Amino acid sequence: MTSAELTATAPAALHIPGPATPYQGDIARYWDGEARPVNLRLGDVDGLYHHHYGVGEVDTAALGDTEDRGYEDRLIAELHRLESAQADVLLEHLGGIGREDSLVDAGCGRGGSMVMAHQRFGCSVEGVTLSAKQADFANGRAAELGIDGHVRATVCNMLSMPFATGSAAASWNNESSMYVDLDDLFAEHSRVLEVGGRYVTITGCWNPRYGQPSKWVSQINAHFECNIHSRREYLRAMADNRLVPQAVIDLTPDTLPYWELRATSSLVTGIEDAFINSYRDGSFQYVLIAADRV
Ligand SMILES: C[S@@+](CC[C@H](N)C(=O)[O-])C[C@H]1O[C@@H](n2cnc3c(N)ncnc32)[C@H](O)[C@@H]1O
Ligand SMILES: CC(C)=CCC/C(C)=C/COP(=O)(O)OP(=O)(O)O
Ligand SMILES: [Mg+2]
Repeated sequence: MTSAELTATAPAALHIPGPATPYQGDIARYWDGEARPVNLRLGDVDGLYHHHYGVGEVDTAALGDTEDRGYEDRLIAELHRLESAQADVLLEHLGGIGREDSLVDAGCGRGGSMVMAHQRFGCSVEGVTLSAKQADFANGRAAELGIDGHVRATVCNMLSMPFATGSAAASWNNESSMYVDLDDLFAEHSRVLEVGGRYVTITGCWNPRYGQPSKWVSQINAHFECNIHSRREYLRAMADNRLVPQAVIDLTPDTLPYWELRATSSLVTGIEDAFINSYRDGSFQYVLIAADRV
């Protein structure tokens, strides 16, 4: 189904209601007001603006010596390369997507992953975010790139998306599932996905083997006003909503180099130690889960 058809079958898209809950109002305000250099300066590298973290080994040769001229710019480019590599890992797990397919990015931020998905598959991508500023930004970038016929962000609650039942070949949450109840979220993905469609999430989750959320996990929750779920909650909520995991990948070792590098930069935000400590003590994990809608 094309993007135009999606909208045609979903007139609710034209009506944008206010936040469903006071909490969603808080989150909308949070992202409307967000302008951290660690996100904008990285996005400025090539025009892909992400609000997620990185994976992969640091390219020390490209980085060069800290004393060499231009080191800070190379550091920013390297952090950005690792963040785009993270989105590539997510997209790789969407499976075989065709040009005629429509995908859904739930919690799309400034739209970096949507642009990458369109560039990779030639497909249509519909994103939703609570933030009008983010949606405007994402739509502005799509227009600048001349792909606004294929990539579009809408201000909308991901728990009640304006897309027809069974209309999406694939959907995902890239670091956006810690803002919602997982049963409600997966019920909505399951509704929007066609049978046989693919769902992928990359997320941080607390590790049930640690016991309860550690102080570092609590610190991350407070920092972002979010509510990190446990790994067990993800798998249970998927099982309850016709989403059958095909891959569960622990990306924790792959994301640590990003954090260790970021902690040395001038763009630190103060949350770096919480991520590094919780990944190292095993209380927190960075995971990818890919599931089929059955
Ligand atoms: C950390 S950002 C991730 C953005 C994007 N996925 C990326 O990788 O760059 C979290 C996003 O989730 C969105 N979000 C949180 N709760 C939401 C909800 N209930 N409905 C829609 N979007 C939501 C926020 O507006 C924000 O865009
Ligand atoms: C893995 C977890 C728990 C993620 C929480 C969601 C979140 C805020 C992601 C990054 O956003 P960002 O790119 O705006 O954050 P920062 O400014 O720290 O780069
Ligand atoms: Mg960031």
